[in-house]
Amino acid sequence: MSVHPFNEELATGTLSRERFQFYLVQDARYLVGFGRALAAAAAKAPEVDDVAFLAGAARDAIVIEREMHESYFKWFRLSETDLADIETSPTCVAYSSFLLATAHTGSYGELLAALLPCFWVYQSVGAGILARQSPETDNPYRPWIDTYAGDEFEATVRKGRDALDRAADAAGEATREKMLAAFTRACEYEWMFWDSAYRQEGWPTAAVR
Ligand SMILES: Cc1ncc(CO)c(N)n1
Repeated sequence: MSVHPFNEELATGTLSRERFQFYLVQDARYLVGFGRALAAAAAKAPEVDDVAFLAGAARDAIVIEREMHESYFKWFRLSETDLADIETSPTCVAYSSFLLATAHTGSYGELLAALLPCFWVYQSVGAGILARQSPETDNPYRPWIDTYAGDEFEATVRKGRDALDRAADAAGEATREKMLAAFTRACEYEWMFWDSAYRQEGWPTAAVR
């Protein structure tokens, strides 16, 4: 993940504004589905502490989305019309739909397994990038890096991993296999999400509509 050109260039601050902008718009849309899937996980959680943790994470995902929009407007000086012109990418639709489908049809364990990479991958990539920053570098993507490399986000990852381990302990072999498949698929979507932003992925059918 961290060797993808998107993240290599994010680390050095050389990532083009167009690519980052495309990523932010897609991510703001993704986070709505992510927040809904987290709220569904909260509803399914057998232990009340996990209900509180997952509902809090759902709220944070939506609040972050809003903050992201605000800073996005300020930073890139884009209007609502400019934003509306950017179509939600096939990968963004696929990843969000996968989370919502798992929320609808999957068990609690399977859903947690689909959601954990969203936290873990970002924390791991963010921390890796932060470690490579030199103090004198003026990286315009520093606010993004600091969000995911921070202690608060690390604590969220730890709680999520703990909840997943408990769900796996309580699950039978068949559920555990489904959990592994959901976890792996979400990791693939994480990679694809960066890759699609780097390519500024559109719909191949756009030209024939
Ligand atoms: C695609 C994606 N995955 C994970 C996160 C972290 O919440 C995010 N903001 N976007």
